[in-house]
Amino acid sequence: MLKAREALGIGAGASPGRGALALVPTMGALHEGHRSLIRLARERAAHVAVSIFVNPLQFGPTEDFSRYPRTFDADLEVCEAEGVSVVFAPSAEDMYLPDRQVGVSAGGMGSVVEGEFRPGHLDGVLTVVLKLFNLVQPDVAVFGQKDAQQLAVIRRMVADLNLPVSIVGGPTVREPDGLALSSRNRYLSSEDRVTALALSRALTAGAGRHAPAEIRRAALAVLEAEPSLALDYLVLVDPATFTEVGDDHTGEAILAVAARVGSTRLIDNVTLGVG
Ligand SMILES: Nc1ncnc2c1ncn2[C@@H]1O[C@H](COP(=O)(O)OP(=O)(O)OP(=O)(O)O)[C@@H](O)[C@H]1O
Ligand SMILES: CC(C)(CO)[C@@H](O)C(=O)[O-]
Ligand code: BAL
Repeated sequence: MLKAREALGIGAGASPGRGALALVPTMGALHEGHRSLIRLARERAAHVAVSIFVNPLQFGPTEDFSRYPRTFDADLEVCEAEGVSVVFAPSAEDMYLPDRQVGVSAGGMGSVVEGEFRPGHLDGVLTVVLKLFNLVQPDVAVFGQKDAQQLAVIRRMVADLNLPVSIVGGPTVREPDGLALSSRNRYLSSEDRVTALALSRALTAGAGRHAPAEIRRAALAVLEAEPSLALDYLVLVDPATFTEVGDDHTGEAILAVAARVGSTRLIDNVTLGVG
């Protein structure tokens, strides 16, 4: 990867305001959401690198690592069409030593909300993201707001560990009917897909209210009206720490939801002005 930097003529250090190299980390199965991040990256840097790596470390033992969609050839076409300079697609053996010992901890932020339902997931994300930063050495890295807690812990890692990279968050791209694009949407049957629409509908219902209790109530009513949906959580949290906000909270908050539709687990969120 460092050789690729040399081949592109990318020296050390970015020009002010615009990086030399932006990285968009992904797990592949690229869709319009990823494309929007690549375009954002191109606005921020002269060259864009996309990494494609389904990271075993962030999947729990009963999760979908083995069936996660892998569409490498189509992903390369997307990258080419979007003017990506480098695709970095390591194997698990390239990334992890068999006797790996050391990883990154997301601290308290790794055990709340998403971390409560996916123990160790955010530690696995931070470990691979730090490794990708070290391997690619980007000036800028772009992540989607759809994985809001992931974005928050990555920002926190960059601050806590003084990493020399600017983090940019990209807005969630949705289908016209509101469903947030996700690689996992391809697991959904047409019936499941209708059920899944309750997630974005619940967030929209919550976003129409002002007080925290009303926001939670309005969103929960939509989710409870959908019996085929198994709710993991619906929370209203501080965007930086992912701790639940109190009833007297004013200012920004994130309304986040995770639910299972059949065997597919989906997440979504919206940022709200509260109070
Ligand atoms: N709808 C979307 N809009 C904008 N960014 C997105 C969207 N979906 C995913 N991303 C972002 O793309 C990056 C790569 O995510 P990933 O490859 O896991 O895709 P995904 O669609 O989120 O897949 P998954 O099914 O695992 O949720 C992450 O930063 C993620 O937040
Ligand atoms: C950031 C990431 C590429 C790390 O594996 C992954 O969690 C994802 O695709 O959101
Ligand atoms: N987009 C987040 C990656 C995961 O669910 O593992």
